[in-house]
Order: sequence, then structure tokens, then C-alpha cells
Amino acid sequence: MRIEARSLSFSVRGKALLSDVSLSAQPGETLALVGPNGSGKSTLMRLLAGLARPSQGDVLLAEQPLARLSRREIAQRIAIVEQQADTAERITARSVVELGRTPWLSALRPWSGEDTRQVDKALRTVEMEAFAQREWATLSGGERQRLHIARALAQQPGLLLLDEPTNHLDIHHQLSILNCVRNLKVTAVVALHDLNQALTCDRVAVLSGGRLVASGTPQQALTPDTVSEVFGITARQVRDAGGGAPHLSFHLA
Ligand SMILES: Nc1ncnc2c1ncn2[C@@H]1O[C@H](COP(=O)(O)OP(=O)(O)OP(=O)(O)O)[C@@H](O)[C@H]1O
Repeated sequence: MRIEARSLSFSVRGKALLSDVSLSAQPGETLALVGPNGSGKSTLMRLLAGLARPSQGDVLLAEQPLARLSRREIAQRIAIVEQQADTAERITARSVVELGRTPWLSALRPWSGEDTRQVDKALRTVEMEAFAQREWATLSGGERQRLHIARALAQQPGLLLLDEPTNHLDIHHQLSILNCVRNLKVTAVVALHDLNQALTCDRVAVLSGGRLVASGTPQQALTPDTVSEVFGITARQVRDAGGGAPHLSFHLA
């Protein structure tokens, strides 16, 4: 599903948290959102998810204004995993993932084999099948994070919004979750702090002080000059001795 932000601004008590942000992701693309702490990534995610209304501008999902969709219609199209997402504690891992099926259920459409299949598939994708019956309270931070992502995948959204999904994850699961997201046919917007992980996405948008300062392909948006200026460091592009894609190395300026 195509997502577009048109001239989005958002203020709280007269303070501008986002100013005139325009960006889009095409169906199936993975768009990385990067920027320093407090630059507005989570705020933008919440506007894209319809969890907050922009002060100005519009969010269009598959060319339809989000503001015109009902909560249920939004839930059938958009899944979000927020930073510090938490869940009631007396519940099993599997039940958390089953919550992802809620937007598709109704009195006329009770739980079916298809729902069970989607939950199984999501648990497999995040490599958490073996934990399905565990109590939520007994799980580690990374295991909970993977289950939140599984819950979002079980929702079968057209747009997946992930706010720092690799937080808490060991390097194997960081790479495997990002790989899985990039390979999904679903459009994804992913807030990331690891700029080298952002380099592996289809497109990158760079926020600074609530404004969009660069966007485009990773090579266009994440130039050493832009990264140095936005993060107040010195960035250099380097290549492994064995060739391969360039990546960034960082030093304090
Ligand atoms: N309700 C609010 N009232 C006042 N300021 C707020 C409110 N919510 C967020 N902010 C401020 O807006 C700015 C953007 O916050 P946001 O959480 O979007 O940043 P972020 O880029 O996701 O940061 P991080 O990388 O630290 O997660 C921050 O300075 C934050 O303190």
C-alpha cells in the first residue's frame, strides 16, 4: 500500500514537533526513518498510523486520506509496533500474537483455521514458535520485541510501522528481522538508529529538529556530509577489503 505524508506539521501547546514534512513510500518498499534523539521520528510514526492528527497536512494511504477511515478500517490496513510497546502481563506469548487478528474478527467472522495459520506463520518468522506457551512476564526484552513484531505481522497489514524494531535484539535477530521486513511484500516504515542498517533499506528519510533534511535512495540521503552535519560527528564511507556494499564509519567530530 502506498503511504504519503503531505506537508505534515504537528504542534503540542504551541511547540512545533514536526514542520512541513512530505515523504512517501511505494507499495512493497521499506523506508528507513533516521535522525537524532528528539528529531520527531516517533511523532511522525504516530501521525502515519492515525494515532494522532496532524495540525496541518494530510496522510494518504493508498491515495485515501487517513482522516476519512474508521478505526477498524485503519486497523485492517496499518500495524504499528511502538517503542516501549507493552502488554498486560498475565498472558501467553501466543495470545499476544493472536491479538493481531482482532481487526479481522467479528460476530459474523469468528476465529478460524486461517487465523491460526497466520499466527503460526508470524511466530515462525520471528523464530519464536518454541516460546508460544510461555507466560509474557517470563520473557526477555528481545523475546517480547520479537513477539510484538509477530503480532503486527499476524495483522496482515498493507503498511507496517516499526519504531526502533531492532532495539533489544541481538545481532542475529537484528539482521533477521530487518531482512524479513525488507523481503515482505508489505510497505514498511522503520525508525532506525543504526545508519548502516538504514543503508540496506529501499529509501531513507532523515529528520532533524522536526524537519525533513534529506530523502531518497540510501546513497542520496545518507551522504557522509549529511550524516556529519545532522548528528554532529564525522562520518566516512568505507568498503570491506573483500568488496561489498559501502558502509559508514563514525568518529566524534
Ligand atoms: N506530548 C509532548 N509534549 C511536548 N513535547 C513532546 C511531546 N511528545 C514529544 N515531544 C518532544 O518532541 C520531540 C520529538 O520526539 P519524538 O519522540 O518524536 O523523537 P524521536 O526522533 O522519536 O526520538 P528518539 O530517537 O529519542 O526516540 C522531542 O523533543 C520530545 O521531547
